[in-house]
Amino acid sequence: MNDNRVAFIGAGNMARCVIAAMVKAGYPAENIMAANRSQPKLTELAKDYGIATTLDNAAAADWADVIVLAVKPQMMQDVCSALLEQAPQCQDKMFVTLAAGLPVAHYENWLGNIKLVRAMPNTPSLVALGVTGLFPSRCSNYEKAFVDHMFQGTGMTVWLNEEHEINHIIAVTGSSPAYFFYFMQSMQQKAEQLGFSAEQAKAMVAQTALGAATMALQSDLSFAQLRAQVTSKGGTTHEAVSTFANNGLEEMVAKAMQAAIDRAQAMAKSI
Ligand SMILES: NC(=O)C1=CN([C@@H]2O[C@H](COP(=O)(O)OP(=O)(O)OC[C@H]3O[C@@H](n4cnc5c(N)ncnc54)[C@H](O)[C@@H]3O)[C@@H](O)[C@H]2O)C=CC1
Ligand SMILES: O=C(O)[C@@H]1CCC=N1
Repeated sequence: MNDNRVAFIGAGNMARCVIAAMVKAGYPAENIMAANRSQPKLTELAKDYGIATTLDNAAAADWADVIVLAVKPQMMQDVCSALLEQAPQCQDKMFVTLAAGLPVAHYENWLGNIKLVRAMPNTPSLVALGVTGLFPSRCSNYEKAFVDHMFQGTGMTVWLNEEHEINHIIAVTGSSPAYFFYFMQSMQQKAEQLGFSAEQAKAMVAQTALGAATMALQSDLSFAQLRAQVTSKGGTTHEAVSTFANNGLEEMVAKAMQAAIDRAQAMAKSI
């Protein structure tokens, strides 16, 4: 499977995370290419992962067996239209798109009835602890197996049966690293107000988050049960957690996740 040539169109944050995951998992760097409209990110990728790079999207598409569309959703139509014009044979190749919010029907309007997987990875893929949601359209079992193989190094893959579930994955895993970073940022701010240095505060908060996540992954206990283990009756944790609860944490989280889903649905209509 490592024989397929994979070209990334767009070499930003997410392309970098997936390329890193692929190379670290043993995918040959000589079979990966990244195209971008400007040079600096390409230079970094070539230096860090030994992959080929180009400023020419059509040349990358011509070279590839599998084309990964990794530009922002707002750029996608222009990028697809230019590919069809400058590399028309790309229509017969396998496509993977990382973009949020754009349904398969949009790509079919822009590129024809292509073989496509909508993939929704997240940035912890960079350290092989990501989650990638995958939804296939017009793909053979081999093509699905290849895409699964491609994303294995990102961490966990989750295949979806219904396209709308991609928007749910965005809320649960695609966007959610930012929720945890925001929570940790808030904790760091308070720790600094308490007198810890920025460096110490960041390290302590991140280590605690890592420890809590590792415990949850290794335990059969629910999140609520693990929380109860920390919470002594009449103690400090109870006061802190009650403060979150009394200020509507659960409702706020549900609202925020729904807002991510609503935005993905609105993007489909606006592009
Ligand atoms: N950042 C994240 O956590 C996630 C992002 N995504 C999706 O991944 C896609 C990329 O997002 P990011 O990497 O965060 O954005 P980004 O802005 O970091 O990367 C996009 C790259 O595309 C390049 N680009 C723009 N127009 C181009 C063109 N015409 N030809 C070639 N390259 C072009 C830009 O120079 C930039 O390097 C988006 O569609 C987003 O919805 C999906 C999951 C998670
Ligand atoms: O914020 C966004 O739209 C992208 C999709 C999921 C994470 N980042």
